[in-house]
Amino acid sequence: MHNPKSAASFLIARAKSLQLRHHNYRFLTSTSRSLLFTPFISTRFFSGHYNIEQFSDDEYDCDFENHQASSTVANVDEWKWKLSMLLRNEKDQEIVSRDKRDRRDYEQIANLAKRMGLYSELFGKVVVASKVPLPNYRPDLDDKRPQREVVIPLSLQRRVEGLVQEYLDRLQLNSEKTIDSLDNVNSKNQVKDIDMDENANSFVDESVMEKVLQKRSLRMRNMQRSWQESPEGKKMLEFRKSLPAYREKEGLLQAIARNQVIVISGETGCGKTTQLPQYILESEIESGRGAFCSIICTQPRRISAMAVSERVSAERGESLGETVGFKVRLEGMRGKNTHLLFCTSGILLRRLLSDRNLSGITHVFVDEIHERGMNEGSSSTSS
Ligand SMILES: Nc1ncnc2c1ncn2[C@@H]1O[C@H](COP(=O)(O)OP(=O)(O)OP(=O)(O)O)[C@@H](O)[C@H]1O
Repeated sequence: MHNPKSAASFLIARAKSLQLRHHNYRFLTSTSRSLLFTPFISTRFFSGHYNIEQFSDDEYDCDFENHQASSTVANVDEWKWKLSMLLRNEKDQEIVSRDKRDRRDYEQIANLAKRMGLYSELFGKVVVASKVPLPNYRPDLDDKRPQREVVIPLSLQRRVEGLVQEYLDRLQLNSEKTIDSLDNVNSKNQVKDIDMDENANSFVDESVMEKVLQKRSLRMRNMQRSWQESPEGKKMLEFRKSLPAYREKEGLLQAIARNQVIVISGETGCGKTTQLPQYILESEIESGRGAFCSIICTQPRRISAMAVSERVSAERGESLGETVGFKVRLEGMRGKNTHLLFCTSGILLRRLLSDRNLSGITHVFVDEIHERGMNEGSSSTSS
């Protein structure tokens, strides 16, 4: 009844079962040995050393005896080499493999990694060996989970950065104040030196404020540069450079630096309103004084104050109310970090009534002065 073919196939199957039994036998016998190895493995594992020279081939060979029937010695050998390279390589932190046979051999790879002081994990179909402990789940290796790239607008990113930094600055300011007040409480001559303490306090406050402003200025510079270097920023800069005002930029900045009052005239649409105040703001930020400057630019109408501030914010890659804001009667958008404010001339006039010196303001632009409304006339004579 036996044909030679089926006999041959039977023989092969038999040989396989023999082989299996052989492995099982060796596996069973080596179980007790693996117990003996346990302390050795632990010390290697927890010692944190990645000294591959400490592992002789014998040790690996010995471990290979524990493999299941499906293991491929060549594959594990390859992993031995890969893990050694990982240990040698200072830059790489992990090896990621999606190879099917690696999954099949995972237990051996994990064993090998552990003995070499490495960590390993099987994430679905992916084998990872790493120098650092691995989490239970890795979203980046989850093939079932759709990978979506979330692009945060640069303006939003900057706003978040700005808010976080402002919060940190305030924390620092508060902690320094607390230390200062504690020092005062501990002082033995508290009553006697009360006036001196007050002076010291205001001095400390000023110097702390100075530090905060310096920090903020650096941050403003970094943000400005990152916008100017971004593709959108470069595109915007190209447009701005095409305006006639750009050719006069350096001359204008010099004239402003040398004179207290200057009159600028230019054709319609050359960039007087949107560019000139911005040149000053940019140059102050670039020279690290951004947080110390405060520019006001008046507009004859509410609508133009709002529209221009929005345009200038967009040219700077920001949301309205960040570095650039506006203020008109009953409405406004400006924040603590607003350093260029577009407002109606009426708003400036009202401010002049209560503060003739415009304290804190570094530059005033009175735009559309040729319209010479009542407000423009009054504010230009006052400032
Ligand atoms: N909201 C906007 N959107 C797109 N481009 C704008 C916007 N506002 C201004 N521009 C562009 O910027 C250029 C400069 O405008 P800006 O208002 O600064 O000129 P101006 O010299 O003040 O003009 P005017 O004398 O009429 O006030 C304009 O030519 C226009 O091309």
